[in-house]
Amino acid sequence: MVHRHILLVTFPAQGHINPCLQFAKRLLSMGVQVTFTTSLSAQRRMTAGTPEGLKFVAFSDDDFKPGDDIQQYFPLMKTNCSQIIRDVITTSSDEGRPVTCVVYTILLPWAAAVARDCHVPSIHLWIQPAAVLDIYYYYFNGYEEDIVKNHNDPSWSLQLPGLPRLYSRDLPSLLFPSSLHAFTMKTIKVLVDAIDEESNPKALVNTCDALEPEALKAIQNCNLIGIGPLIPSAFLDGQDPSDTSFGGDLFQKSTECIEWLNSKPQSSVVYISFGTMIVLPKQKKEEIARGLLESHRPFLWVMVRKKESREEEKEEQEEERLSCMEELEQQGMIVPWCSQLEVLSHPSLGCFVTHCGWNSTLESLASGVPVVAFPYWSDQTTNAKMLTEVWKTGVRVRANEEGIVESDEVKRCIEEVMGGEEIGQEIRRNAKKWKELTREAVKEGGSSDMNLKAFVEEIGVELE
Ligand SMILES: O=c1ccn([C@@H]2O[C@H](COP(=O)(O)OP(=O)(O)O[C@H]3O[C@H](CO)[C@@H](O)[C@H](O)[C@H]3O)[C@@H](O)[C@H]2O)c(=O)[nH]1
Repeated sequence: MVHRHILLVTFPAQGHINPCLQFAKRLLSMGVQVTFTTSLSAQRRMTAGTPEGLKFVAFSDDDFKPGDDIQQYFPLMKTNCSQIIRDVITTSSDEGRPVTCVVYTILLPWAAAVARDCHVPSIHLWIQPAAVLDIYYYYFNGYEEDIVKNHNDPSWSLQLPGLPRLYSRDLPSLLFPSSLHAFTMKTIKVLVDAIDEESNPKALVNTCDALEPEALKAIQNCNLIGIGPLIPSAFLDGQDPSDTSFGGDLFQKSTECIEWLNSKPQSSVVYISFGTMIVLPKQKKEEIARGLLESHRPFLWVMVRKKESREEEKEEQEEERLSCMEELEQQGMIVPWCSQLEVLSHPSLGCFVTHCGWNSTLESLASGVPVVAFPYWSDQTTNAKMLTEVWKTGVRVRANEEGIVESDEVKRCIEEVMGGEEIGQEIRRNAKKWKELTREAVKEGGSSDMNLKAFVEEIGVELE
């Protein structure tokens, strides 16, 4: 009998957990046993029912308290998560259901060494576009000095293999020494070193051949395998209509927003979300709010809120209250969290003002929704470049000299995307095209479907 058991190791953030849960569900549907590892704090917060058949084993992060320096999280996670990987491998082997492959995601590159130590093969699941992995690869292979020297010059650009010409504003912000999160580049360096050192390096990527045909081949000798988009089936190929959510929401979602969308005309609503990590300063939110009011269009705005547990947090939130809140609530709806995929596939949706997190980017493409690209940090700047200049499903906001996107600019971009001019029509045509192409990739016989099946074939072992 051929036995397959994947241990999937994930950083505890929503944008990481979602694609990993979807990956796990696909594997389960193919008869693969899957054990899912993320942190205890994340596991406790998962509100919806988690996928059937999936075994969860959490590593403790109880010693990390809200407000602690995030840099302290990484060594703690490495120690506790490594131990869990070893424990799962040992226990599963004792039970006669051995782990046959460890799959690990971004920020956890040491998982490969732990697996190697336990004599189990491993593979990286890259949950951002192939283009971003390429950029990191070339940064550590000859381009670091050039990028660090020139990144403050907006007119400077570089041409990397397989990628469009990139200006400094298109590069992932983690490359710049001024980035608050530049320390995470250490984890990316480990990944890039592994690509350089291994004889036959490969990685699974949450993308598809149609979206990134060149970027998937841009690192010589490294096989990047597109297996995405990792999105619940009901919103993609439709083969499993009961698969309507990722199954691991860390926030309570509003359901009344769907009723509210039902009451709006077709393609009329602007949806705004900045994902789960960005906390926009009040001034930036005020500008967006005024841009929305001036556009006179109905909107649904996700503002992820902190828990109202402590008095000072309540006060903080009062201070954060926008000056035009009453007008906003008359024209649109503000919710703390929603089912984004349900919203994006709703007929009344007209455009998505997005921070261009990779999941939101893929979800916009798979839903055929045009975007106003409003990137903030990390890979989002590169994703915005791809959305607006390669796939051409939207326009990108321009900030003023202080880095603020003014209300007029917000309004201009929304009008360009939703209006009747030729540019808006072309954007909407392109969005439709990518909706078809991304769905094709995961259908039976599509490129991502075939790639995933080939990977599953490789990880089996014969059991008596
Ligand atoms: O109200 C909401 C808002 C978001 N989502 C979901 O939450 C996920 C958000 O993921 P993403 O769009 O990637 O944003 P972040 O949470 O900000 O993701 C982080 O992780 C991503 C993957 O590494 C990176 O691409 C981003 O830059 C990084 O900020 C998506 O699946 C959304 O559908 C909801 O379900 N409801």
